Amino acid sequence: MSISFPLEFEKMSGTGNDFVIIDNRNNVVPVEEQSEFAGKICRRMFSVGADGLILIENSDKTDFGWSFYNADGSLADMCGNGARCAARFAFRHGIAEAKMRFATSAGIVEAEILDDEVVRLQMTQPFDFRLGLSMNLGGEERPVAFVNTGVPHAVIFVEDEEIAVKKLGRKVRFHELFEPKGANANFARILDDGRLEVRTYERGVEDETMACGTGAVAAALFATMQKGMESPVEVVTSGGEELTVIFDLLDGPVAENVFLQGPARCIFTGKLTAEALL
Ligand SMILES: N[C@@H](CCC[C@H](N)C(=O)O)C(=O)O
Repeated sequence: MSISFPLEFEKMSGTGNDFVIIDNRNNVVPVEEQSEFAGKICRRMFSVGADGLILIENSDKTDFGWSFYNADGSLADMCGNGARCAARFAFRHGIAEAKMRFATSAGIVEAEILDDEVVRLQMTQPFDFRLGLSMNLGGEERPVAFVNTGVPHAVIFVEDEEIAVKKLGRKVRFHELFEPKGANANFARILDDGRLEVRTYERGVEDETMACGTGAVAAALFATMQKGMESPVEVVTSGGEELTVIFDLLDGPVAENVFLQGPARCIFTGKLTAEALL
């Protein structure tokens, strides 16, 4: 690898979805090395460890651009929690003002730093709504809904508190219905206090993560369309933190003005050594 060390980075957490963030506007991690670098740096116990790598890039039309890599080194078009972390990083480092626009592979997103660590993100328009799907999960035929909220998401409503997210999630994530790209698998449960619990098995991490922003949005949309909930939907993540999803739902189905709001925290800053990539 041609990367020079030590290399400055930050570790951020968006409601428990954690990321390594690097300012790459000077091309410190060249594009041809990014995927392998992501896979190595995100490896828990052996390196920094994270659900994903975010590289902040230059952009002609917006405040900045980014490249987002999952922990396995695959590129993803969008990441709701990662985008909130990127916005806070950009604000703290003077790359953007409190209200900003940045370019992702899913389209341009807008973000606003509210107070302190809370970031509100305007998502790209959800598309490819698929209702009326079903699949056999654990011997039971269950209804499944699908939507792309920047990345593909399947949503399954459950009533049981204990659900084998890893086992069932894998089945959904690789199900033939979602070939060739697969889908993130979300298990959603309406709680007695009116909030929506969402647990997500993520593509590219290949495990349950502590939160998934685009998954929270997908589940909140279907909770409104199919389960009588209303915007704003308060989502409780696997890690126990809260995300708020705000949107206008129109017939079609079409969702407009979709916002994801919640904390994005800088956990630590550091310098990578070459040994972080072994
Ligand atoms: N955790 C993210 C989603 C990241 C991308 C996903 N793993 C995929 O490849 O589809 C979020 O907060 O939205």
